Amino acid sequence: MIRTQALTKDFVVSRTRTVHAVRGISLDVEPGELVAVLGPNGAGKTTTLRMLTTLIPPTSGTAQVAGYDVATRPDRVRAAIGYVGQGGAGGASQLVRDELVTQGEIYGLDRRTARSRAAELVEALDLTEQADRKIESLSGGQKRRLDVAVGLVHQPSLLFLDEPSTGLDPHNRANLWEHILRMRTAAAEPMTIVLTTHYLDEADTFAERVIVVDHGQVIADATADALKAELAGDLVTLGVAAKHATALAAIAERAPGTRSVRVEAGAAGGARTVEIRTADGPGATPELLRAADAAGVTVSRVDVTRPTLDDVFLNLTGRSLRESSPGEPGSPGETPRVEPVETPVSTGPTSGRSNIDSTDKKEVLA
Ligand SMILES: Nc1ncnc2c1ncn2[C@@H]1O[C@H](COP(=O)(O)OP(=O)(O)OP(=O)(O)O)[C@@H](O)[C@H]1O
Repeated sequence: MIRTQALTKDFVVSRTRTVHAVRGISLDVEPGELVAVLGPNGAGKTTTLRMLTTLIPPTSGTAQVAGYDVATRPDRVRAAIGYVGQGGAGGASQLVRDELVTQGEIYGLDRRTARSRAAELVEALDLTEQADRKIESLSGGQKRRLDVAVGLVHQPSLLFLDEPSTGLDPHNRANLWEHILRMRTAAAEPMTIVLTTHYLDEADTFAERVIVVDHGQVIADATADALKAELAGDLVTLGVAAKHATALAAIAERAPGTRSVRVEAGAAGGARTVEIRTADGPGATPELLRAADAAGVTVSRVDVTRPTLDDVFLNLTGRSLRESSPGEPGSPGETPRVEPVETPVSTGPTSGRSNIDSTDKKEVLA
């Protein structure tokens, strides 16, 4: 469904400054996959999505989306995909239902079909009560559901979602996901979904595959479970008296599956904790305790935690993704954000609400 080869994007900001936003991304996404692209602020996620949705041209490399080259057949790509950008439906005085009908017509549906599709989407995305209200009166969660409805108006086989749930409270996030997942399987062939998110739990729970991007490059690409098992491992924390910490650390070093061992000061004076990264925490712990017992080492506390995707990122980069969550600028992964210097390529059917304003609509409809 998506195949990119060494895709790059440079933004020339001034005569002396070029931002290398994407530095050679090659990836394949198969039909029906639900893929999350994770990375800190400024990693190049949105820029990649904007290239794949034909909103900006790549600097070099190639990308095939839904069977068409983004550079040579952007019209075909746009007809096949849905795109829900970050901007959202802010301030529009259009009624919800009218907006869906207009978007349907932009995609070439006749008025009657556009109306019936709008009615379907209003119901499917739980917007019945809001259908005849102005968009500007909707709550954040309702607006995001409308954004998704707009992205789906022409029944695309591939949907791009750029940070769909950013800014929503946990209840609204869960609700939006419920709708996305329902819409995904509503079609005869499961829709392919590629999304960017800052929410690690979201990527972990819903995505079948996680692509980790940093500094414009893919640094890991696998299922969340595989990433966690291969790149982080479980954390076994054992409490022990200070005099036994070295002996326990040595036992842990020798245990099968151990990847690293660290001795830290414990909560109580004189106590230590031995932190063991291991492939299989629950499996390794009984043997560790037996070996400790046999060596006369008393373990006072045992804790086993499964890794998170943040542990994966930390392992890969030495930085935490959590430090660069939305609303926390100045994170280690952030590169200076500058005003856009490039106008998106010409308009045409694309369902990104944030990328198609009323002027664009008129041009498309004309
Ligand atoms: N139009 C532009 N002109 C100049 N630089 C840009 C432009 N768009 C993006 N950049 C820069 O390219 C880099 C990648 O930005 P991008 O928006 O793709 O990151 P991101 O991973 O989506 O970040 P976030 O999670 O904050 O949305 C950043 O340094 C950004 O400032």
